[in-house]
Amino acid sequence: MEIIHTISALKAILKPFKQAVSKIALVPTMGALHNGHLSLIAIAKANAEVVVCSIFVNPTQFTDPKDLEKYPRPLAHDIKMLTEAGCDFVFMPTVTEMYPSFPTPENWLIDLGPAEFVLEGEFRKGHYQGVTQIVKKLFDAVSPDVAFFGQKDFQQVLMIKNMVRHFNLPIEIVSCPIIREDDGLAMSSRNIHLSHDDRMNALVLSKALKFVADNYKKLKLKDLLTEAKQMINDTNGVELDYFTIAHDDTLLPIEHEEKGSVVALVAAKVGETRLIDNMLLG
Ligand SMILES: Nc1ncnc2c1ncn2[C@@H]1O[C@H](COP(=O)(O)OP(=O)(O)OP(=O)(O)O)[C@@H](O)[C@H]1O
Ligand SMILES: CC(C)(CO)[C@@H](O)C(=O)[O-]
Ligand code: BAL
Repeated sequence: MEIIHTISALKAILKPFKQAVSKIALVPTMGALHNGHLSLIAIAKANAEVVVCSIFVNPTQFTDPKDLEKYPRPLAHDIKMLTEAGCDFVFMPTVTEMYPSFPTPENWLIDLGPAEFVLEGEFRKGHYQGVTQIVKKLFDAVSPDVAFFGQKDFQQVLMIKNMVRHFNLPIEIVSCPIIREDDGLAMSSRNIHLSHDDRMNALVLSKALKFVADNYKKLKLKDLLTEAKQMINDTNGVELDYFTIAHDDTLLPIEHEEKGSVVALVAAKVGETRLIDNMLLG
């Protein structure tokens, strides 16, 4: 596996592959890799001849400076994992490589549709402008045919698809299943911050989602939501930001049980760590 730090080196290395292969895949990450990330690499390898993984902790998508400062950066471990997973190239730029005028902000404001401002967009204002800004830069650097993202960041996939539509980019966006620990907790780089008690308490998030998935067809919507929120509010050390059952495209809450695609989404602070999770229903 080759490690590349600059956009110009990346473009030069990938150039011969553009002619020689039919698909180049990109898996964008912020590092601190776990089996959720490795599942994206495996799916990318099964669907493309060349797989590029990027590791970049993007400052413009963080709304809490403490969250950015304490974001884990175990680079040697990440490189070992990607090598073992058979990734071809890892792109690890510096902040000034991606944002030459940093810390002076670059202009970036695109129309991502009304779903930008709900859920994560409400609790992390400007987050999806930062996410789409860096993903566009990564797309420009790699020119992939296809890019793989986790369903764990459900709203993020939607926002990236809207960004791709906005610029009419010839890039396929693939959403990949959520990988969970054996007890149901969604894998996340931020899980490393959970204390022993937090780790136990965090289980209520996937349990509440599973309760909703199991009972979606059986209980009234209002009762489902009340029960799921109650489960979370009754758990010590867990502070709920939102629990919603929403249309999978607009992310607006559904008003009654629907036949179409519906998703339950949750975000909560567990101890000092904010976690998100979701489950498709129906
Ligand atoms: N458990 C998981 N299953 C599948 N994909 C995942 C999982 N966790 C993260 N991903 C995906 O990996 C990609 C990179 O995510 P990222 O590096 O932010 O990791 P993360 O675990 O989501 O970290 P955090 O949520 O703590 O920032 C994203 O597309 C994300 O959705
Ligand atoms: C897509 C992404 C790599 C952009 O920084 C990040 O939001 C993430 O890891 O999900
Ligand atoms: N996986 C989403 C990136 C973030 O929380 O900023």
